[in-house]
Amino acid sequence: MRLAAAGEAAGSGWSSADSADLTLSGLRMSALLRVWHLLAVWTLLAASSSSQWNGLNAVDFSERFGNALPSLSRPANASQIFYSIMFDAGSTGTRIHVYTFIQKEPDGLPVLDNEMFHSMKPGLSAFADIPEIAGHTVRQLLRVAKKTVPPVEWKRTPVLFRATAGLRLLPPEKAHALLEEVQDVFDESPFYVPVDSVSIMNGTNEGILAWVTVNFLTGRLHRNAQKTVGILDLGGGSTQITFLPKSRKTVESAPADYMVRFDMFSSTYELYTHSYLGNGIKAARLSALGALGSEGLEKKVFQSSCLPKKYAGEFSFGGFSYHVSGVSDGVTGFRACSQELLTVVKGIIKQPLELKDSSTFYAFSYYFDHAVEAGLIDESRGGAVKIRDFRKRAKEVCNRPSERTQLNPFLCMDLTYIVCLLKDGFGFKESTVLQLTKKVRNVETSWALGAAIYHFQKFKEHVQSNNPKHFLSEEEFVQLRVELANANKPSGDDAPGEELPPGTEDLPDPAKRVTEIENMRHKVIETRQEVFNHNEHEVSKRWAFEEGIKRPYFHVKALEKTQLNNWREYLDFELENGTPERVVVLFERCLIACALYEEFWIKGMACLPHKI
Ligand SMILES: O=c1ccn([C@@H]2O[C@H](COP(=O)(O)OP(=O)(O)O)[C@@H](O)[C@H]2O)c(=O)[nH]1
Repeated sequence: MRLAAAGEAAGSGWSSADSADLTLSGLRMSALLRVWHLLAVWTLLAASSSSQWNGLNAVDFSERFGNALPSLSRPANASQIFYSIMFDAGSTGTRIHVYTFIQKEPDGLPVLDNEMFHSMKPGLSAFADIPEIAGHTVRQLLRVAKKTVPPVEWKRTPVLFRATAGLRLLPPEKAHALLEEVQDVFDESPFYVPVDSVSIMNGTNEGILAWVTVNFLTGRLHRNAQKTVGILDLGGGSTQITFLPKSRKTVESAPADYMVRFDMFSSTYELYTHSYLGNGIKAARLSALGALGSEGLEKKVFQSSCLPKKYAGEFSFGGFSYHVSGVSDGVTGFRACSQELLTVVKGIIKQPLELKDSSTFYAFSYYFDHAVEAGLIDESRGGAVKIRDFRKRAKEVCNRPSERTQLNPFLCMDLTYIVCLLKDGFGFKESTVLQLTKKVRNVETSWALGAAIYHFQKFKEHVQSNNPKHFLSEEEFVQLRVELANANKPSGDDAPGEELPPGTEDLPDPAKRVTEIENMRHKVIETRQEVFNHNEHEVSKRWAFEEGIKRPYFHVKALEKTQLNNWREYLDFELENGTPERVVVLFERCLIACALYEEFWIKGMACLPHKI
């Protein structure tokens, strides 16, 4: 379905399109395993296609993850390990994710074996005037990939780079210089570098794909699922809000470019989504300090009533350093600080009509980090926090400076900004509960997974709109031709040998050529769909067990009886139905959560004597 989508609130000059297709149809799987599966399928698909990915016409999912299609040179039935590398270049840091998957059988359930994650600070925009350093950062991070991916796999492992607000905020020529530097580093790397592998991601896509990630991971995108949840993402440079409005009034009153319609898992969603560039938490600090766009920074000191009266220090963002201080003879505290921060949200952040009702929102990135810092949630577990909890804590921190304030003099300002953004900006009620989370089922909540899911659907469209020669390797093309020719062979007429296709050149008869292309497309999609359906089926059998796991990490506190029962039943199910690999993985997971329960160790030793 064609989407009408928005660009950034301010100047996403790098977005190459402003409408998109995002269609994932007819697929039901559970969240975690779906993730594993989809990421693996992504890599599986990648491993079986060549690098051409033309014909994308859409929202600017022209991030074109579909370009990540290296060619395959392995026997189809061999046990395979695949890798894929994703760079997330944010305004406050650059991160690399290296995913490792195991695909035992071509139609079996692939398993995410490992995610290697590494990050470096500051973000690349800090090197706007020295792009070589940006190249150096990426080169350093690529070392992680080189250590993780065995050399023999390098040339078929795709490497992708997507930048967010940090580069969106730069003048285009500076951002372009950074991208070129990254491209050079990629080109000289031993990995597979698809076309368009380096680009700036459109803010709207960032919001939508993060929404896809969270709803996917929490099992809300399949048919008959519970209602979806909204997402709130607070980066350094930009902030995103995405949710599915329940009321028609919300849709009708929203600015047209804030609404995006798309199909996924046989459902059509009409999402409210927007990315506010310049309203990330670091950019908001600059606005509140009146430092945005200032020149002659070395001679200026920016004051704020959000900072402790006697504080004087420096703050860096986007490659600039700012001298800042408290107002030694002025008013401080929450009320005064709020007045400063309200100017950053009032008249800029729009209020969707229905947020005053009870909608569930997952909040992550700096919402999460600052809630941890303020002592509102535990870092390993996250948790539910009301808007009024943020307000209460912000008041305490601003009005009664403590040790915490000494450690981070900006805590008052940051918490107050969060309160202003949520309450006065988006218009949430004081009683609204946010689910603060960094990972869902051990998978990072960010746009990256949504992008991988999206890729799967785009694969189908790509196959439909391109000649098979452009998405199959020469070897695969010839092999598929032989298969199809043999399947369609008329009995007896042709001389032996003549029915074999001659190779990769086109068939002389145009009618036959068209039929062959259609058959090939059908076959390619069918093969993947079979894998997908099979995995979906396997996953659906396990979904209830996965839902039942409430505490996947170790804790000295006793586990509830229902939790222990769930682990027992899940293990029994997997022992009876699963592959040896799945059994091992499940025991490993179980023994983390149930480390204090000897029955699981004994069971593990009985079932897997040489693994435990
Ligand atoms: O994989 C990731 C990527 C980002 N973040 C968090 O997101 C925030 C910053 O996002 P970013 O620098 O990407 O800001 P943006 O460029 O989106 O404004 C910080 O709290 C990070 O810890 C995270 O938790 N996991």
